[in-house]
Amino acid sequence: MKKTQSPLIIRPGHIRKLKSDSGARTTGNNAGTNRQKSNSHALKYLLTAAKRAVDVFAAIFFQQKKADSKSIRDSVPSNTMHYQAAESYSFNTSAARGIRKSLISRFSTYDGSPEIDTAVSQITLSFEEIRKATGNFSPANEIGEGGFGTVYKGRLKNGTFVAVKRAKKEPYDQRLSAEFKNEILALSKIEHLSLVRFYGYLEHRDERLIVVEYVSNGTLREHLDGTRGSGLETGERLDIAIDIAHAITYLHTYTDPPIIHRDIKASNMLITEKLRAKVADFGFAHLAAEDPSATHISTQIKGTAGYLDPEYLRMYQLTEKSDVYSFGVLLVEMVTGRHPIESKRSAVERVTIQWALRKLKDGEVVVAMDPRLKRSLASIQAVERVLKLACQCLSPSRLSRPSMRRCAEILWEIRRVYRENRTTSASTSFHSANVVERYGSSSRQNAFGLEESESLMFVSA
Ligand SMILES: Nc1ncnc2c1ncn2[C@@H]1O[C@H](COP(=O)(O)OP(=O)(O)OP(=O)(O)O)[C@@H](O)[C@H]1O
Repeated sequence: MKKTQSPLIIRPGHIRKLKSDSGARTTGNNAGTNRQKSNSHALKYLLTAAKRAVDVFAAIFFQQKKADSKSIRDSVPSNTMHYQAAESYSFNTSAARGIRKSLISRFSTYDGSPEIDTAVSQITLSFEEIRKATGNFSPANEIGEGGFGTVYKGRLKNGTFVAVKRAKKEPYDQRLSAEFKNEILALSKIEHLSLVRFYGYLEHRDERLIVVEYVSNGTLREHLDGTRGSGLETGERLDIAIDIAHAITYLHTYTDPPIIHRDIKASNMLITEKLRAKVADFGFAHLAAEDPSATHISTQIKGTAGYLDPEYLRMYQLTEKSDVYSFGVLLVEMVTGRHPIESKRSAVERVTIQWALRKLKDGEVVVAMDPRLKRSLASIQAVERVLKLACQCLSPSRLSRPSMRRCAEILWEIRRVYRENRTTSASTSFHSANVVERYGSSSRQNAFGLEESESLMFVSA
């Protein structure tokens, strides 16, 4: 007969019930001692229960942290914030403590405090429920495949769409297990509108699942490749770059301890229906050293070819500036539309950052610009300024690279000027269009890839 699973319900109510049950058994003169004994038994029980929760049973936590006043998130509307209003507790543990310990500290938060009833947002899911939500991990619900495993779209009983990352079943694969725990630990600490929200995790026998917010509009890479959407305009790309810069600033500055993402790349940037970005995939996230005076962490090389900080590659020393370097690569990718490594191109164009920055130096930004981008004075100037910022981020020495916060500030400024210039261009375009009418079709392109009308605008501006 098939054994039914009995998921451990990790709820404050459960903990309280266990304690009062044991207390009820004590009577008479020995009540105090017995109560102490019972309490110690209850505590032992709790610790065992917590241990089991991590190691054996399927338990999904839906957690929602209180709004963080330090959050620097932009006022971008989110499409999946169903649990935002509910109150709950955060893990709030240090990197040095393991997941198990963080779970125990989560329990102890409730120990004896009467206000635990307010923790209403915590929902427990069993493996069975996740199985149902994904249609038994049906291939029809597969939305992607990554180094960690397969990603499924799922719909919970309450209607919420989630992305379920199911680890490859490779027994005794320490690397994957470490990656899984790493991701959980990192995810449990974060809350930002531009970071994919962590809903919970499950570890049961050889199954390891991570449940996160489902982001419905594909990856940034897909949009740049034109396999999704109808092409991102300059303004939309600037919004996305700012979202990403905010999210990474949050990881570097406002989490405790700071988190270095280590895998900033276009395919890890998920896009919402409103064409805003959410940073995903914390499998490689490395929690920065707790010692605030430490300047770097010595670590194994991880990340994706084409985005890797050369200083990190050379010295094995990881700092927040490694993310800044990858962000520089990403900025170049966003304005050129090209992949970091274009293996089919000629040698001079193969490494996109080198090619694009050479174009910037030679005053040929317009040639480096993604052919899908509309050419105008405003967009060319914006792309030029983004490439200049990328150049700083890509500085060989990490000391010369700006912080992510500074990158965000520079991008805000670029976007502000772009919006202003765009308005000015719009008001002068009528004049330019009239001029073009006298000289021929406005769809002809000149040597710089500019439409004639736009080059006239460019010259006149
Ligand atoms: N939260 C999500 N919402 C919607 N789709 C997602 C989500 N997370 C991942 N995906 C989809 O699944 C794909 C695989 O994601 P995953 O994070 O596992 O791997 P990856 O980042 O593409 O690759 P790697 O793990 O090798 O870095 C993504 O490219 C994306 O299309």
